[in-house]
Amino acid sequence: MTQRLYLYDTTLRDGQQTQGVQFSADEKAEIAQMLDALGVDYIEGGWPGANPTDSDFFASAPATRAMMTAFGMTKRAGRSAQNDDVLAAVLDAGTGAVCLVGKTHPFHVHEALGISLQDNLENIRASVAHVVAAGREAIFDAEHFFDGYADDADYALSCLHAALDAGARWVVLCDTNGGTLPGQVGQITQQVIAAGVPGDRLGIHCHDDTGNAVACTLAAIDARARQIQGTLNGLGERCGNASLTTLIPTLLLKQPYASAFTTGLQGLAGLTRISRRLDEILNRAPSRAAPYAGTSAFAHKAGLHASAIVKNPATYEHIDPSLVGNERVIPMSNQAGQSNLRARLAEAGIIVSRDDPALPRILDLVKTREDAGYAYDGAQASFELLALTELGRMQHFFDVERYRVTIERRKNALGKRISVSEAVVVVQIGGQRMLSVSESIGPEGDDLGPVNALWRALAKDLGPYQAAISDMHLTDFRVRITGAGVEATTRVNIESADHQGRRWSTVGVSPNIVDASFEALVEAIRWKLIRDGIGAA
Ligand SMILES: CC(=O)SCCNC(=O)CCNC(=O)[C@H](O)C(C)(C)COP(=O)(O)OP(=O)(O)OC[C@H]1O[C@@H](n2cnc3c(N)ncnc32)[C@H](O)[C@@H]1OP(=O)(O)O
Ligand SMILES: CC(=O)C(=O)O
Repeated sequence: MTQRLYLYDTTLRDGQQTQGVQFSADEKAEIAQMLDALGVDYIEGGWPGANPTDSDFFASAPATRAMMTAFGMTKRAGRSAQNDDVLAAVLDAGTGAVCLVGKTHPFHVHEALGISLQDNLENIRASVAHVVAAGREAIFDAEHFFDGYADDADYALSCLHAALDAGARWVVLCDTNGGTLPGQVGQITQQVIAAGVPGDRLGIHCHDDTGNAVACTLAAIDARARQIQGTLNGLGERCGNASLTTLIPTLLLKQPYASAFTTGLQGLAGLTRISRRLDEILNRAPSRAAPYAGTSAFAHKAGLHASAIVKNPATYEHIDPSLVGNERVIPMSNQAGQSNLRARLAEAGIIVSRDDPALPRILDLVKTREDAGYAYDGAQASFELLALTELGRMQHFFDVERYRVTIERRKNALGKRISVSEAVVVVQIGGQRMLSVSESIGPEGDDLGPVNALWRALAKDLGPYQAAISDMHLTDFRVRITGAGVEATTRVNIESADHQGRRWSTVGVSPNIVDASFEALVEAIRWKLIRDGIGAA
């Protein structure tokens, strides 16, 4: 018989405790809607009263099928639950569920709260009873539970019972410091159930400080915990929480979980999009190696892998990438063989017969250029240009006669120190010479740097090609120094996008960072002209 697992998302609360993460109320609302579409059961929206953003979010939280949950802490000692202002703000958010964190480890009761063990038990009991009396579903996050259990199992268990006896729907075992390993989590969860806490009222909340948060969560499920807490992309305090982006497909697609449990989850095929949208909101590059949703999760770089993949994808893929909305990538690199090459060319719509003599030349060229610092596995557009050139199919759009960039640091009229980058680019198009000059100044009057100035100068007047590149913009810029000492060189990757929703990556290499950037910029424009089917002037 299948059992119900409940998914509890804390991206908007613990996820917001990630260093460098600061959601706006509107962003929280968008993320809540994405989570709702995914079908989680609970959305922990934040801590109302702790900061204006969280209060604003709850004041106009979107209507969700998932249970909207406000987070807070148990009341402080020396006052009643009714008179605790922090608890009052949490209840005032009016959510259907309230999750309160409380201490369960004597060390923390003494050190952090400075109260007696008995007073802490009473704080848990009274706070949960207050939530229940207000007609809300009460959830108790048992902070430091695993460390507390190791230190004083009876006391840690008495905290859980205090919450359950006061009417908590769930008690959640938290590995707050993230140091517990999966075997211990499984064992302790079993012991908690044997001590009379029903598995269907037991949740798990793991942190990733040993890289085991997902494994610990699965161990708790194996031991019969039924509420799973985690965050999208594993956001969270310090090293993060158990990643729901990993757990959700594991629970839905892998055995024994897929057969043993039902969940409210739906829309698994939207998982990769949701994961990447979250990164976009956070202005972070998506983690390439993230399980299921990472850009490399189904990338087959090695020649042997690619050769088998084109025969049957199951040879090197644990699931079909489309199940999670991801896609297979067969990149070109110095690890590639003919199979990678043919697959990449076919994907780019470049039809080449198997015995075309250009194929080994392209492969050699990729390997030689990678030895010189290029990297084509993250720069598919540059790879396509290289292949078209070797195949004799590259169009000649324009020549860059010269360019110049200057950076001036000066004081403005108000005496404020500013820098201004200026670029001059001279190109030859169909026998015509065109000169463009551009400064790089952002909306606030700030300098956007020499590469931006170069891009603006290039994109300012490309004559017959101007219309084709007008919807193009740069979305990412990454610099790596490869080699060391006198051998050091700079690799620049540029990601571009257009209004047709296309994104493409190009690479440039030079000992000079501006030169490397310029090469990647020019390649980005050439790829766009080819993809738009623009003929050479
Ligand atoms: C394990 C977790 O991740 S739990 C989530 C933690 N999240 C956050 O802390 C983010 C939001 N927090 C905040 O904005 C603030 O800490 C607030 C508004 C909640 C409290 O702010 P302040 O009143 O200034 O207190 P401050 O943050 O300095 O200290 C926390 C206080 O809560 C007490 N406290 C901590 N946990 C609990 C608890 N479970 N029950 C009762 N009191 C608690 C501490 O002992 C401390 O009390 P003290 O001021 O008497 O020493
Ligand atoms: C509640 C929580 O976030 C923790 O104990 O880690």
